[in-house]
Parts: sequence; structure tokens; C-alpha cells
Amino acid sequence: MKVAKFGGSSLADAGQFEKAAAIIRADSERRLIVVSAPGKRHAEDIKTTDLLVTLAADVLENGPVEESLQAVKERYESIVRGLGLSGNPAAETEQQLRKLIDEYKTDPPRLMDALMASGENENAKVMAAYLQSLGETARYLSPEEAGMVVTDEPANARILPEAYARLKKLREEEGILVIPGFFGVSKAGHIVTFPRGGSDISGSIVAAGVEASLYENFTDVDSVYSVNPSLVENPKEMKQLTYREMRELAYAGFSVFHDEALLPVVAKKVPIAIKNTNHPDAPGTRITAEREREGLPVIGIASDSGFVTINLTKYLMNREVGFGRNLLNILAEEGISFEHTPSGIDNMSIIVREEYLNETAEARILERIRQELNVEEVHVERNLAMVMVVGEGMASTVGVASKATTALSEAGVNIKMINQGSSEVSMMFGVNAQDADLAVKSLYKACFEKEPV
Ligand SMILES: Nc1ncnc2c1ncn2[C@@H]1O[C@H](COP(=O)(O)OP(=O)(O)O)[C@@H](O)[C@H]1O
Ligand SMILES: N[C@@H](CC(=O)OP(=O)(O)O)C(=O)O
Repeated sequence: MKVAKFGGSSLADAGQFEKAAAIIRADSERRLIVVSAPGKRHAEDIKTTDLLVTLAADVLENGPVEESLQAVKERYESIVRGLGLSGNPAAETEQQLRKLIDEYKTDPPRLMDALMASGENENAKVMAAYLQSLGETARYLSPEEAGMVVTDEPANARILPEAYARLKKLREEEGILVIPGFFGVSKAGHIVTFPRGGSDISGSIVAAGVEASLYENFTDVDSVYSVNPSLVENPKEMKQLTYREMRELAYAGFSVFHDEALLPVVAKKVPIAIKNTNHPDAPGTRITAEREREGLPVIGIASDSGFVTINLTKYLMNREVGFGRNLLNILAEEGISFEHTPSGIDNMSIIVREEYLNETAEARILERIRQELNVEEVHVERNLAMVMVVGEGMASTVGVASKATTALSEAGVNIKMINQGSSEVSMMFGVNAQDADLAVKSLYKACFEKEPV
């Protein structure tokens, strides 16, 4: 039994639906289908999820909603018309959206989640109807019926452990089940979305739940490339990578697969295949627990911006028992999660995502650090990017760090910090956000184009 997830680009219009349905029908093992909302049809297009965000914003501003509501309806109308489906599913979609608006208009976070989730929910109904029209035994299955029970924090759902036993029962179902991605239902009965891009997470949870033989993630590229293809022309394709490598690369900016989508399948060792809906015969990329080590120690290079660092100095910090704990405690009390903590003898940096540290929070936290920890110096640096060099082979290869730092210095990129975890599967460089693309390109050149490390 395989789980196939189709991303927004794979379901952007009727033509893409036809390709996805042909893929589903080509393999009788593809029994659980997870769908995203219709994505971009061309570079300037707007994803349905973003149209729904605009609709929610219009509702919350008490402005006119007809234009944004019609924009969503039109996306489904053109798909349904193109597929020649009978009835009037787009009118049902409109009705459903109006009902959700009425139900949740006084509760902004719930309204946002309920409307955003509609993109996937309505698309799953269309896909099920289309497969039925082709003569397949297929049905729409809501996340609630499927057993996708999640925590209750809007826009940040996490799967509850009990969901897996419920999902396992789907193995016994006949025919093809089409499940909307991107959201689950909390115990209180609320629709709760995963973070943006979260249909990958839904697919992974379903694959782990039914203990699938394979989790296929259909998207719009032939493979995961060693570097973001918008930065480097014809980058190297990856045939195989490990869960750990993908996790690091996805975390650091490879948007082709959500970094939170690794955990569910890792636990059950379900292999992942990233494949192209527009080119389904291409081999794609396999992600598994282990891979053959051949070729270069570095497999990929990624970068992500939007980081802030809190730098602090205190003489004899290394001798002060509990200093780190007290510092992290302040962040915990302020509800801030941290990403990395590189440190020296008398100094420490805490790297956090910019969205957690607005200027009001910054002033309050710096004051607390000064008062409660008696530091000599503390300041914040914004506009940072983290550049990640990843590969299982790095641990056993001498010279990767020197090759990387030489490449960055030759490109004139100032390295603000270096961090390497104990697993040695990745090496991270903090740089100014405006240098990030240059850093990635020069590292790619050094690791893949010049004489390899
Ligand atoms: N290293 C990479 N390899 C492949 N694609 C990448 C990489 N980094 C970023 N991407 C981008 O990820 C996109 C696919 O992800 P996404 O837009 O979320 O697809 P989907 O619509 O299938 O969910 C590709 O079109 C590509 O632009
Ligand atoms: N539609 C949601 C969830 C998702 O995963 O979409 P996609 O598969 O197009 O990345 C979003 O845009 O965030």
C-alpha cells in the first residue's frame, strides 16, 4: 500500500488533475491519496491558500468579501468545468465558505484555519469525484473520519499519538481514499492547520499510520537538487539521501519537502520518493534511513533567512553553574523557542527566528537578561541567514570545513558564526542575509564544480 501526496503545483488546474489521476490509476498500490489546494498555474499566479488568507482578512476587517470569495470559487469552477464533472461543486464550495465565515467570524485564528483548510478540503472532494467519474472506486475521506487528531493550537497543529492507531484501520478500507492535506481536527472539534506547506506533513502521518510501503510526494521537479534550482542553473540531481540529510536541508530552505514531514515516516522507516507529476517516469529522489556512500561527502547546500541573534558576554561565564539554564529559562518564559546556541568561554549567542522577536519583545528580554544574569554586554543582531552544508560523508572526510571557509572568504562573504552539531551531518554558517545567495553559490561551486572535496 502506497500513500501518494500531490502538491499544489500538481493540482493547479484541470490538466494537472488529469496527470495526477493517471498516476494514481497506473499503480493499484496507490490507495491513499493526500491532496493540497490548487497551487500556482504560472509564476505570477496566486495559490488558493493565499486567496483564502485574503478572504479571511477581508472578513476580519469587516470589508466586502464578494471579490475574494469569487476569486476562490473561480479556481474550483475552472477545474470542475475542465474535468467535465457533473453537478455544481463550485456552488457547494461557496456555500461551505459562507457557512464557515458565519460560524467563525468572531474568532480570528479559528476563522483563518477553517478557511485556509478549505482549499485542501474542497480539492479532495473534486479529486474523489473525478476519480469516480473515471470509473474508480474512490471516495473523499475527511481528516476527522480518517482519525487525524491534532493539538488545538491554530496554524501550528501537531499530531497526537493516538491518531496512528486510528489511521492504521484505513488499511482495511476498499478502493481509493482521497484525504485533504494540511489540517487535522482537535479533540475539541476544531479544524487546525499544520504550518504552511503542511500537506507534506499530512501525507507523512498517513503513510506512517498505515505503515505504507512507500510515501510518494508528487511535485513539479524531477528530483531534489543539491541546491535550490532558482539559484544555480542545472544543479546536480540527488538520487538518494537519508532522512537526516533531508531534515537538515528542508529545515535550511529546501522548500520541496517540509522539514516537519520527516518525523512520522522516520519512526516507521517508510521510504519517501519525491517525484514529478509532469514527468512521472523520471526516477525521482529516494529518501531512506541509510544510503550508499559514494561520490562527494557533501550532498546539498541550503540557506534560509529571517534569523536574529542575541549575543551576550559575561566574564567567567564558563564557571557559573546554571548560567545557560537561566538564560534559556528567560526565553521559555517569554514563549520563544531557540534554534542554535553557539558559545565561547565568556560569550554565548542564541539564534532565534525573527518572527518570535519583535522590537517590543527584544527590549523586554534584553532588560531581563541584563537584570537577572548580570551580563557585561548584550546586543541583538538582525537580518541573518543560516547557510547549511549537509552530507553524511562529512564526518569521515578531512578538509570540508577548510574548503567551505576558503570558498566563502574568496567570495568576500563575512562569516558571523560557525556551528557544527555532534552528528557532523551538517555544518552551519551564519552570514548577513544579503550575502546568503552568494554564499550558497560559492559553496556549491567549491563542493560540486571545482575539484571535489
Ligand atoms: N533543492 C531543491 N530541489 C528541488 N526543488 C527545490 C529545491 N529547493 C527549493 N525547491 C523548490 O521547491 C519547489 C517544489 O515545492 P513546492 O512549491 O512546495 O511544491 P508543491 O506544489 O508540489 O507542494 C520546486 O519547484 C523548487 O522551486
Ligand atoms: N496549501 C497549503 C499547504 C501545502 O502543503 O501546500 P503545497 O503542497 O502547495 O506546498 C499551503 O499553501 O501552505
